[in-house]
Amino acid sequence: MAPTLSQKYLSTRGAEYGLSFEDVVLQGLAKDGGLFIPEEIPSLPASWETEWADLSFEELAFRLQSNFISESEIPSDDLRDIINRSYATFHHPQRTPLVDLDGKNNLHLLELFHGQTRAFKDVALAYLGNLFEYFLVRKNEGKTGKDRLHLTVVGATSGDTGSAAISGLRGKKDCSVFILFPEGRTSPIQRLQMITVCDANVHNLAVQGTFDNCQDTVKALFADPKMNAEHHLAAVNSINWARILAQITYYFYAYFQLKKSPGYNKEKLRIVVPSGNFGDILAGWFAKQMGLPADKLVIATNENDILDRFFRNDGHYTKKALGAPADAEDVKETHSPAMDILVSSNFERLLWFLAYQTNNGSTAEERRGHACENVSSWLNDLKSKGGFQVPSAVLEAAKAEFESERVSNDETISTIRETFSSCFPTNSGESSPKSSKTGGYVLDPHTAVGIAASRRSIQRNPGVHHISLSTAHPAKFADAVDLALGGKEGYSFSEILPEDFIGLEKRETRVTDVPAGTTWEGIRDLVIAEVDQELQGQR
Ligand SMILES: Cc1ncc(COP(=O)(O)O)c(C=O)c1O
Ligand SMILES: N[C@@H](CCOP(=O)(O)O)C(=O)O
Repeated sequence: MAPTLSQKYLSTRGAEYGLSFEDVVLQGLAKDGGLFIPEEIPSLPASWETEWADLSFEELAFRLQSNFISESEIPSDDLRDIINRSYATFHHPQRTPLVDLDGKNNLHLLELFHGQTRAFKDVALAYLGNLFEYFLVRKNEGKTGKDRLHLTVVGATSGDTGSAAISGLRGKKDCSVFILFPEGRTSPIQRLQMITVCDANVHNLAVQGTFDNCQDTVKALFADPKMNAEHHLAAVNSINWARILAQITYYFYAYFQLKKSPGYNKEKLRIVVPSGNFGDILAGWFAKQMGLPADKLVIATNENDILDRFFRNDGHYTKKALGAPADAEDVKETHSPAMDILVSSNFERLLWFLAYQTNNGSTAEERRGHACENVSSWLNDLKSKGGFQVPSAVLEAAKAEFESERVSNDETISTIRETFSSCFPTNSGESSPKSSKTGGYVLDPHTAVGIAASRRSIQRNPGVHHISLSTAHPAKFADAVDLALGGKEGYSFSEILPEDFIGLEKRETRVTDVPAGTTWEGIRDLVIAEVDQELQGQR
């Protein structure tokens, strides 16, 4: 009997349809260059607010994911086991605790940095590593040698995805992982977190260029049918649907924590998300579509502000700011380097749904077809002309759900400073980055972008609860934090340094320097050569 699928998945550009969860997790990117999306966004059982209120993070993840993964694809006990193992290594019993930052129940910080590599990426990548392993074990049962499926996982990172993916996949059987990072554009600790992992299946490639160059190379590799067929590429970036799915959990978990907090007043809720590739906030949008009662999602960008410009420029999505000189620098280096991204991959998924919701068409299938056509033509224009304009209905639909804020480099630093001097949360745990002398809270620069945006939003909406996502531990970004807090009464960097970061610089490292000017084909050949070498070492 054919398995019943609780969800079918399709490509945003229309060439692939009817795929299972396993298909889309293993394939990563659609063959037409589109991103996989579920055909339907499930709504939750009517009693979810009461029935789920006291669930553990893991059980909540299970309930949510069961709407997207059928029992016939992953039996419940197995899915629970995958989820439980993924979060067992977290450094906080609540996994993603909510901290009352301003003591007034107005500004809450959702600490997402208690995973293995101290960034929000661990929530999804610890899980994705275990999912890959689960599918591989099942597919390879009873097979030997060349009959076994071997995945070549390729990912691009501006610093955090890389180490979280490596942590999730190191030492896993039948799977090699290649991480492309822009040399000199990650923080020193982020770089060390990646290159000090010397497991045979981990390959770090230091690229001369930007994160976008790395992301383009990854997409080019996926677009190469021969490479795909022979080396079975898989994705760890948020182009992989499982990344988005896993992140939905903490939006609901945060809401339940907020409801239990002393000053909760049923006023509206806004969620503020420091954004780059748009994966994290897209998970929030899915949560909202499923029924999370959030009033608005606020996109917080740094000076790489393509998303903010989309809202300010009436639905123009352009790589360069309007009126910028042709030779204007593409991506700016900021104090929040993990968000130094020119083009936000996941925006494509949102645009698809907005086009689908606003398109005319007598049947869902017809509207789906139109949405795929729209998205394909917009993304073609982005490639060939550097941008595109969406119709006003799509823009209005986006504005109904989102607001955006752009935060400058200076404001990022001043926000870290002000927060340290004025925020002394009392409900934060042992592992929160605080001064033992003053109790002042230390923000990482990405989180600071979110807090600066939250403060503006609070001014416009006083009394509305704000949950601001804290996406990384400040110790990952020593330079920015020291710049903001160096010399401040009660501040000591060593005090906030997690134990696992101590002595990283003394460890053995392994990294391949990719010479400047290497094309994506050059990187492809390098990947093939390193996989061959790795597999020979196993024989
Ligand atoms: C610390 C940190 N904050 C925020 C972001 C932005 O998240 P997203 O790319 O999902 O928008 C990233 C990178 O993705 C990050 O590493
Ligand atoms: N900020 C990211 C960039 C990659 O984004 P992803 O969420 O699509 O993996 C990073 O730290 O690498």
